[in-house]
Amino acid sequence: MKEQLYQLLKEVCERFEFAQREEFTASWLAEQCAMSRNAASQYLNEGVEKGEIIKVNTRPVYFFDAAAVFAKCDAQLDKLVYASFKEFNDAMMIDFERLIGYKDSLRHVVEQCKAAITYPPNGLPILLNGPTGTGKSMIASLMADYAVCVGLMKKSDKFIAVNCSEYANNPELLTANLFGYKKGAYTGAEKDNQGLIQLADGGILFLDEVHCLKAECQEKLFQFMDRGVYHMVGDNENWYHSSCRLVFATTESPEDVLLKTLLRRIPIIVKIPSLDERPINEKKALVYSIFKKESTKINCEIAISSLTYQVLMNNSIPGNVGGIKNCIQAACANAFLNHRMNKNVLEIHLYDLPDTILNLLPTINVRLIDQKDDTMIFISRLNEAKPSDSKLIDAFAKILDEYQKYMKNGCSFQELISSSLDAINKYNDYLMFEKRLISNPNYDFTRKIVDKIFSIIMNRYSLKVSNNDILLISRYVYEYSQVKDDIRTWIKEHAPLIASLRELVQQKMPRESAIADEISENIKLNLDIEFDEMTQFRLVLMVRGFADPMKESENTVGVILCHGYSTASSIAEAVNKFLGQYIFDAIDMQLDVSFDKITNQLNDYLKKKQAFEELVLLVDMGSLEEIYKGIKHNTGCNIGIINNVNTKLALEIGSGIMQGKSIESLLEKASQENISSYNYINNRERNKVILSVCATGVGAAEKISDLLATSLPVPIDGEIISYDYQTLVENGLNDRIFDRYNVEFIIGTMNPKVEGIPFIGLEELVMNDDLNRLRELMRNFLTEAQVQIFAQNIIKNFSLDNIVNHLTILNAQKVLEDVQEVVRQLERMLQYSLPAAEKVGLYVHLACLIERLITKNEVQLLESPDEFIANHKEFIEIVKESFSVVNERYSVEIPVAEIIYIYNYIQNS
Ligand SMILES: Nc1ncnc2c1ncn2[C@@H]1O[C@H](COP(=O)(O)OP(=O)(O)OP(=O)(O)O)[C@@H](O)[C@H]1O
Repeated sequence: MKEQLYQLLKEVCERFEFAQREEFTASWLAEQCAMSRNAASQYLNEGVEKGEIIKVNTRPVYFFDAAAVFAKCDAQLDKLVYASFKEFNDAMMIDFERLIGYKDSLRHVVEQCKAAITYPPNGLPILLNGPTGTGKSMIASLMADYAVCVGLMKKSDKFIAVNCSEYANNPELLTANLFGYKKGAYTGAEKDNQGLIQLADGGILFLDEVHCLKAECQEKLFQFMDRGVYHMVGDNENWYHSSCRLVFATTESPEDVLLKTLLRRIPIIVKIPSLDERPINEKKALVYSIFKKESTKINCEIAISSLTYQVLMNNSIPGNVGGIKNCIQAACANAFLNHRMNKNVLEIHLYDLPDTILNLLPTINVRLIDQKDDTMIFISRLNEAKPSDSKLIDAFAKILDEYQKYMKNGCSFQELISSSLDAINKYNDYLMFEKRLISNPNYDFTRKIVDKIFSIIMNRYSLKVSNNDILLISRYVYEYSQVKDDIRTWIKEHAPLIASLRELVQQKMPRESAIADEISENIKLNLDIEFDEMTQFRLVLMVRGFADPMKESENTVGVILCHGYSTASSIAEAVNKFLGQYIFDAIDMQLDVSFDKITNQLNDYLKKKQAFEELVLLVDMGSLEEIYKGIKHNTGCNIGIINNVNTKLALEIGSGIMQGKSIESLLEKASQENISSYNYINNRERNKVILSVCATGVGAAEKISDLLATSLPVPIDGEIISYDYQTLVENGLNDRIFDRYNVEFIIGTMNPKVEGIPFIGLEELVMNDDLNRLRELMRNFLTEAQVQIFAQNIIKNFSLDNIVNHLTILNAQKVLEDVQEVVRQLERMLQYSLPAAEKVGLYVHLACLIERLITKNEVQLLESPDEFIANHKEFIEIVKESFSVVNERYSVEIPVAEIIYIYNYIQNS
């Protein structure tokens, strides 16, 4: 009786969705099995206790067969009794939640998939790209579940997966299967046959291993992607329509294996990380989940030897998630077949692993193996919370130890600083080299904000911070946000000691402490992370590193040269102190010194310097011409000399140097305002460069540089340099970059308007609508044919997400959503659908536009807009209405000049 009841429950579970249906109640089941409701209820509850049946404790109570639930929704539930259906549904994880890592390493992947599937009216084509076994097929099928869940697809709409590699030798068959064929289309085609594109109408067609798709088939696919219609094989007259969404996948690098024409039509390309690139906790969760499923399948506990577990965790198992899953399933099957069961626990040992893995062992250097300690671990233990990261606490503890030593006069302040730096550097090494880099939008966002904060603050104090530093700090901030609670507890325990260390540091390094405070205030403001006092100390040490004399890191050497035993030194000291930075060295000369001796002294000094590009010499008197001639170190470096130096003049020049101004223009201005004359000798050969800029920071500018560099078809005779936008705006042509290089043109998201230097906007480049202009700008680097390839490569390499993510200080995801909303509205109101590639161009343009409007940098009109306003009233209204979401959110209004731009863009598309 009991068995019959269980069997029936299993069958109904396999037949129906798990909803509130009477088939799942004790009364219905009892009636079918001709038993009393009480008995059925008792048996069902026994099943719950044995872990075989799930119970939803509502009125009436519902029961489900646990194995059927696991099989059907590929989920694993941590408990079997639920208070409500909502709780049960949440636990079943209906769509992307089933992906382990969906909140972490796959968070961005999931967001991209959701965006692609929801994009109206029929989603955007999307390409999933990642090594074998990383979950591409699973993600594609979850996209379908998600679409059903949010009401974009009906339950009856199909998800159809086609593996193109299976048709590698018969491309015609794939074409016929995809598009359908008419009777007689080829030998054997005995009747009309609908294609998979038709069958997937309203649903999703998933083309796996799409790189195996032959060119003929791709042609037909383009037609379909562009217009939503296609011809069946054997019928070139009638058009057929399908509104299926397209999802592609490939394990290969898309740029290398897919036709560019296909890539152009896929606006969203998603990179799926390999298992080795994901955080170790995710691997742990995956291993646990796979074992848990096996345990449910065989209905018994599983215990795994610690050695086997180490092998699984510490080695790179080929085939990523799929590979590790196969490996675990094979190990369970081996153990099961060999009846390795101990008190209803299936024991897995190293020798149960498949040979393919065991064969790898000697070559893959298994660490952590202690044969004697091969204890068995119950798999439920694998799910336990991880211990917090204590490495940072170790570093802080080391610093406090040193501080205690300092207090007891056991070491000097300098020694305290240097051992603190050692401890911090050790932690930095751990962060950068040992801890896996988790690339996810949270981290990317943190990095963007940190970049911005440091750009502003470092600019203000004229400190130099390298990209590596930014990367390190971003990692630190990100990791810190994960462990801050543990740190706080530790800090509390050591509060008095830490407070006195802070006092000491503030007293000894007031400037660095103030800058560090400013950094942490901004981090708090923008990232909502409050640093503790030890981290504050860490920042002070870091700022101290940035404050190294500029002359060492910069390419300009400043020297003050005066008669008198300390005239030069006094001026230099006063100016350096005043500017808060070491700008000038001083050479003091005896009053009656000969000219030769002066130049000898100067040359001796220059000999000791590292390579530099520019020398600024401030002298009290003497012939500029003769001093220049006396300098031996003059090959390849520009030399500026000005006389009649005094503190005011040195201060003017020093602060100009700090602001990155051109030395020649500085000297010219100073000579006009003082009774000085100057000489500037240009010895350096100036290389040609392209400058990339972005108002939101150098990080975004570097993304643009990367895009250009990777798109160049041949190496060019010149450099692409990422440069600070604000400095360019402030200095214009007087910026030092123009002394050092021949700047051919500037590319960026906003025009810094440097007189005489052409500018091209990023969106113009990506939209690629004016090849002539690009040709003109690149004329000194590329031939006409090469420019064409360059332009195509830019489109190919451009990733919307990547760039927009660096564009604005605003939340890029939000900006993208708003931009999509604007375009959606525009298309709806204009009753016009933009082609996919053009749409991407418009997205970038609008993202840049929002940034422009916020920073009040809108485009200027060359002609009066009156005629346009008179002739396009309706269009202007439509654009304004489409922009209402942007107007509200960012409190900006779209000006006519921008509307004209959008008009022309849509006209051209
Ligand atoms: N993040 C994940 N969470 C849970 N299971 C996963 C995850 N990623 C992959 N899997 C599981 O790993 C196995 C392999 O995944 P899948 O077949 O989707 O990979 P794939 O990238 O399509 O592989 P291939 O390129 O070889 O076709 C599947 O059983 C899938 O359910």
